[in-house]
Amino acid sequence: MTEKDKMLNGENYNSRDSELLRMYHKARKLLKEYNNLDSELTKERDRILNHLFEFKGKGVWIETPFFCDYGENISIGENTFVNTNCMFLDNNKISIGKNGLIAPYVQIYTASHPLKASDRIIENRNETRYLTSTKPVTIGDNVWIGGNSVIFPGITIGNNVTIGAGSIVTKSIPDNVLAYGNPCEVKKELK
Ligand SMILES: CC(=O)SCCNC(=O)CCNC(=O)[C@H](O)C(C)(C)COP(=O)(O)OP(=O)(O)OC[C@H]1O[C@@H](n2cnc3c(N)ncnc32)[C@H](O)[C@@H]1OP(=O)(O)O
Repeated sequence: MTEKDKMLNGENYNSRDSELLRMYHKARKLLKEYNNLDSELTKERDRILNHLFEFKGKGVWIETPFFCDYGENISIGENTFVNTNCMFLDNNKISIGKNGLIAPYVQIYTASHPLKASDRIIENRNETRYLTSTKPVTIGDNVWIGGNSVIFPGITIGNNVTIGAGSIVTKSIPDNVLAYGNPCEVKKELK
């Protein structure tokens, strides 16, 4: 099993593996190009995002600067808008549905590390490295995520959800609700 397979399977893996580093550098090049493009160059922006992401629906707009680890684990449904300075750490799949609104500085994390330093840090004669494991993040259709929110590994957010600004989403959120806070909790149903 490759380190990439382990990464996508949620097992501990070495993020400095050569295949993963190649993916990382490819994404860095595409992001550098994307983040420096003039906003009216829409065809060029689409070309880069189609190359970067696993899937991008029609009408997706990603403000710059945008940051991600690999890009190839990200799917974004049609008409979803991602505002400036978002960070999607796609060490596992990040799937966002259609008609989403993602406010500035939203961070979506799929990666985590062992809690105990002695489990986290692997030292040998040649190098010191860290163990990482991942879980996917799934966000439904018609979801608005307020600015500065952080979505944790393994979270599912349902359809037609609003997440208030500054939320730390540590547990999954069902369909049709308003939720906010640290930790993020359901405040009311939106029927
Ligand atoms: C795609 C884009 O770029 S969007 C642009 C970026 N904009 C944003 O990120 C704004 C996000 N909006 C919010 O967070 C809003 O507060 C919402 C949508 C969650 C709620 O709005 P409203 O329903 O109008 O809530 P309202 O202002 O009446 O507040 C109700 C209560 O919840 C509290 N509250 C509201 N939002 C939050 C929040 N994000 N975190 C903590 N508490 C909150 C209020 O302080 C208030 O408390 P009180 O009853 O003790 O006085």
